Amino acid sequence: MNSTNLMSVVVLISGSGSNLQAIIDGMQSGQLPIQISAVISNKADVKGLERAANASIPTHVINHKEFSSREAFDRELMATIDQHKPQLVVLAGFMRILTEEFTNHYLGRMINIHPSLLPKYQGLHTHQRAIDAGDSHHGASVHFVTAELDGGPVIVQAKVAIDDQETADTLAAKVLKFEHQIFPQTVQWFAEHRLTMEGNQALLDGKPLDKTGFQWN
Ligand SMILES: Nc1nc2c(c(=O)[nH]1)N[C@@H](CN(C=O)c1ccc(C(=O)N[C@@H](CCC(=O)O)C(=O)O)cc1)CN2
Ligand SMILES: NCC(=O)N[C@@H]1O[C@H](COP(=O)([O-])[O-])[C@@H](O)[C@H]1O
Repeated sequence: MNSTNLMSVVVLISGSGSNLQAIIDGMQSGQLPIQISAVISNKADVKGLERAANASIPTHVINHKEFSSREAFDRELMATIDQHKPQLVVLAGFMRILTEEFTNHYLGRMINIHPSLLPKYQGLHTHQRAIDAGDSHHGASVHFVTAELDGGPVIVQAKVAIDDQETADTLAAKVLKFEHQIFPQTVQWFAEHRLTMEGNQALLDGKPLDKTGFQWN
């Protein structure tokens, strides 16, 4: 915590940064007792970097293509993150699979937002996969990050109906609106010391959340 008792947060992005913006808005409104110490992107010239700059948040670009291995990229990323001494690392549309060394280093203090009702549809292209499967519902999950891709303990989920004429784009837009609610809420719970991870279990106020987490209606 810094002198004004705000939780230091570092946010990792790869693109638009609308989830980053939702967290920035919560910080600026006073709803979230946090200070975003840095935003780090693996891609240059993305809108998320503009959003950070507009909020006077320091930014870094660490291009994964400039490293000889995933491990080398992750080590540079860790060194940059740790300069800011965050209590929480937030993956907000960060599109790189992280090594076990990296995820272990931040275990219990790194969260990700994933556009599916985990454990369904880990990985990419989740909206189209849900439509192709004929699912009646889809949604988003916030989870602690572990070495298992999108397999960490789920904290909170939001569910949306899949309509008859749904496309991946329309479904993504519906889900994104709920992402912008459940992600800041998760950050707030963590900043208020209400959210913890024990073993492979997320706890809210000391009570274990079930495998689908807190259901956001
Ligand atoms: N070890 C972990 N790493 C990451 C996790 C995690 O839970 N454990 N969450 C992801 C976020 N994510 C989905 O929510 C995700 C991100 C990226 C990929 C992926 O396949 N990336 C490819 C490149 C894809 C691209 O550049 O478009 C890759 O890294 O080779 C899958 C899921 C963040 N990391
Ligand atoms: N596998 C990770 C993944 O697909 N994450 C998804 O990327 C989008 C980022 O949007 P944003 O940059 O506007 O926050 C969000 O929908 C998030 O769930």
